Amino acid sequence: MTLSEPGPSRAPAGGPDADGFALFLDFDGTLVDLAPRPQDVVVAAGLGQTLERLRDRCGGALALVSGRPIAVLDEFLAPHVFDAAGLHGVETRHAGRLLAGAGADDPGLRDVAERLSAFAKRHPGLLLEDKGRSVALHWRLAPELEDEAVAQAGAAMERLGPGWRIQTGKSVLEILPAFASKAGAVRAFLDMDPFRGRRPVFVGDDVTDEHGFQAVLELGGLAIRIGDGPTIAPFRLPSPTAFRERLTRWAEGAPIEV
Ligand SMILES: O=P(O)(O)OC[C@H]1O[C@H](O[C@H]2O[C@H](CO)[C@@H](O)[C@H](O)[C@H]2O)[C@H](O)[C@@H](O)[C@@H]1O
Repeated sequence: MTLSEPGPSRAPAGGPDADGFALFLDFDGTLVDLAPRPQDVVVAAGLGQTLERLRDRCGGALALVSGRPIAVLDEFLAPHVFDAAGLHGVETRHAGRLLAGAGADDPGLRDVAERLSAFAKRHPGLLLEDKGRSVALHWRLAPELEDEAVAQAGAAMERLGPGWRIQTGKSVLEILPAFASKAGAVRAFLDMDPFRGRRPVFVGDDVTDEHGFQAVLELGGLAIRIGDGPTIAPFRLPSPTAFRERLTRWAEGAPIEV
């Protein structure tokens, strides 16, 4: 594996059969390449099958941990279904059961969503992604509007109060419940079988994934950053393509190592 500096060429592994590992995988920028708009993402042929095989190798301990709603992950990966945390940890689905995240259409967030949607419509290139319990304002197609978008979101936050926070990301900011984080999602899975007692591995590409890295590193796990950018992850792969190749090898029986 291509490594970031510093780091050994091979981290301690739990054995060639992947016993002992629990895998936590980000979606955008990690499993799939980034695209101009959220709806433009393309799932590589065979990715769902590869993830299923890898999940089997890990005794079922594989979860997606994403900023997307779980329902959207399901659409992209259909017919394959995985344990998942959505909306940066607002939602969790384990063994087919939604543990958190149902309902709760907050009137304050609805008001903010309407205002930011109207703002985005006045500025071609901005895009408001309304995810129900969070909203994301994207400027990938109009990078010159970043400052204005940030200012608008800041003003919106004043209407919402302390139960909410802003999560920044790649050409995007999101307003979501303050309690949610990928670290919390990882810890919640590790409290449940078959994740419990396993060594966690978190793979991600963005600022929100740093919370997941922190959680697994505190537990003696592995953190792998996809792409460039500052990170606390000791290991790095250059692209989602490189990671998908690695996933295929892991699924075929190669040791889970970095
Ligand atoms: O935690 P993730 O699974 O990585 O999700 C984070 C956000 O990803 C999506 O936005 C990003 O990907 C888009 C498609 O490639 C891209 O156009 C955008 O610029 C990126 O920020 C998604 O739209 C968000 O809802 C996720 O929170």
